[in-house]
Amino acid sequence: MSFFSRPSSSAVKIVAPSASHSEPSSPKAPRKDSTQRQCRNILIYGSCKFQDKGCIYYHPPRDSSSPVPPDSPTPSAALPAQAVNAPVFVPKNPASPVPAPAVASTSHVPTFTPSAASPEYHYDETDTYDPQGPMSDANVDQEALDNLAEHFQALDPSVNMNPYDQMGDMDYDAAMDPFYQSQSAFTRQPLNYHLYTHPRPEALQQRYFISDNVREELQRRSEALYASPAPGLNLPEETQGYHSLMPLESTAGERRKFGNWYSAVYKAVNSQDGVAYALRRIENYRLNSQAAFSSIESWARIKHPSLISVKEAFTTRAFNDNSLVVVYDYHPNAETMFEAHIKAKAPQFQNGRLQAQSNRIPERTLWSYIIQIASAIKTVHDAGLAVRVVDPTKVLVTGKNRVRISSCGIVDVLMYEARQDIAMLQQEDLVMFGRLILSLCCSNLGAVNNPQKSLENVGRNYPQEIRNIIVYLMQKPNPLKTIRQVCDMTKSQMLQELDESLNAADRLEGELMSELENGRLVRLLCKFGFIDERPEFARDPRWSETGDRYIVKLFRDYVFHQVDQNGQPVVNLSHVLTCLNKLDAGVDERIMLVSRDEQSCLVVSYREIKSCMESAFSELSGR
Ligand SMILES: Nc1ncnc2c1ncn2[C@@H]1O[C@H](COP(=O)(O)OP(=O)(O)OP(=O)(O)O)[C@@H](O)[C@H]1O
Repeated sequence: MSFFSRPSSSAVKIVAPSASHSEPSSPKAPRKDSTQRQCRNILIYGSCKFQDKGCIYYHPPRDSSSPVPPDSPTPSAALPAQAVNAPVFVPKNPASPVPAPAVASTSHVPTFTPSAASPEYHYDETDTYDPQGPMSDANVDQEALDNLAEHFQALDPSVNMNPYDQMGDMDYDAAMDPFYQSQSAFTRQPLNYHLYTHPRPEALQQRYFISDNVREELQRRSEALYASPAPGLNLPEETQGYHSLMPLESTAGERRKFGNWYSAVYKAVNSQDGVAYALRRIENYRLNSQAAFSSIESWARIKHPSLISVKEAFTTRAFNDNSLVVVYDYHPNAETMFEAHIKAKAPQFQNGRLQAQSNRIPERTLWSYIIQIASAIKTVHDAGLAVRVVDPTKVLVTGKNRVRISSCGIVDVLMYEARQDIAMLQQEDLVMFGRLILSLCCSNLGAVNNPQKSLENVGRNYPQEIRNIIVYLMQKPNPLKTIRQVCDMTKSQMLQELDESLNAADRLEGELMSELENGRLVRLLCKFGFIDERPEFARDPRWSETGDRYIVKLFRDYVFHQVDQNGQPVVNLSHVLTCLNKLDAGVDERIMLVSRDEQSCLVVSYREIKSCMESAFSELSGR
């Protein structure tokens, strides 16, 4: 049977789900008299608004303290699997106090009602599975079947055979039996926010996921984040609560000094918060005064998007020497500006020829770098500190056009005893900043050794404003030379920078939109995986082809294992996402689930399936 086609017969056989491992069928249980059964509206809401309008269930006297009739089983909020067969009383016409004849004569047949009725659709634990229950063949007379079949044909929202149906697009009133259209109480509900994804045409289905280049970039970062160190590095297992140390640079070969010291950078995981950090270690450093760490506290308070945040500093002997370690935020896959823009790149094949790679930075990128670094320096100077290292090897490129100054605070500790004037140090920052821009413009660290020639070079490739900024920054220190002035000199570019960063944020939001569904849908899929067809419970009649699990299994087939009219598998992601969204939202829309042997079918709402899934999952996790 194709799920996409309507039932070929107007009469749909409704039988209990076949249970491959079920026990031999028990003798027929006596039918329950619906008039003796407790009205669930009383149980849930304390009253039934249809009590005087023809509701056929038991209503205790209004002043009765106990709403449960003496012969009623104890009610409970739990939803048993067989509850999907439980009848609901909803008057077909509120104007008429007498139930419609079909309902009156077949009180055990559930009425297929629009979702407005479903808030009052409820179950109690006492609903035991009854093979002769209200949905069984024996209890369903022909009139009821005809009635049911009419509903299948008329109620598209209730029996959704079409995966392209969307909640937002459904015209309930038009699709429903005209009988319901007169019900003024039936109001259209706003779209449930859980259903925000509308199915897309198949050709655009990849838009459910972020674009490949963003994914690739994030994937590489994640890989770097979780990379583990090669064995035999002879690094400490742990130091001051940081473990899994992994060097971020090669320590073999010739090493440059950080001032007078050798340094090394490691990625390490903090055992308290499980987050990876970058540890910069200064080798063979002897701390003379604890007060040297005072500036680290000031640095830890400064937060700026273009500064790598400082977390803490400590000394350790874990590396078999006296080491100073300053801990920074870790930015996976970061490159130094030197590596990204100055270091000569290997030639690449282009148009069949090996060609040298240009390191020239586009003007727009350069402006972006200047604005970001100027803004970071301004924040530091405003806090009464100096950066002290504005160098192509200490400014990191952490993403597309994103730069951050690293190694903040470390020189303050190392040079604590020198106690230099902060205004002087800030002037030095500006000179270092000028040199950095000059090196970037010329793609050459040595450019600062011949500023005159290098500036001519800058004038040829970049606008006069950039040249002016470099000249201003590199001139002799004077009290009027401030980072604020530099910011003023960049203001013609600030608006464009702002626009571009807003565009970038919008683009990323757009990417996020396409991933929005995935987190919760993965959780749902995990639950399916946990529940369906557990081999260890295969012989447990409560955990096999019956009850809640059976419904979950049939739903899984409905979502994933549909076939078209020719028996070919239907692989339709839109259908899957729509169904899972509706399941997650627990909407009242009903669908027909058909057993694999096509001998049984159940009409259940997403709300009921959700409830079955929740109870099966909580039972499983509570075992
Ligand atoms: N906070 C950080 N997050 C991620 N990676 C970092 C961080 N700090 C430094 N790195 C990386 O560690 C590596 C080494 O950094 P370092 O500052 O020592 O650069 P370097 O070019 O080796 O400079 P030097 O020659 O002065 O040692 C660089 O590749 C850099 O990208």
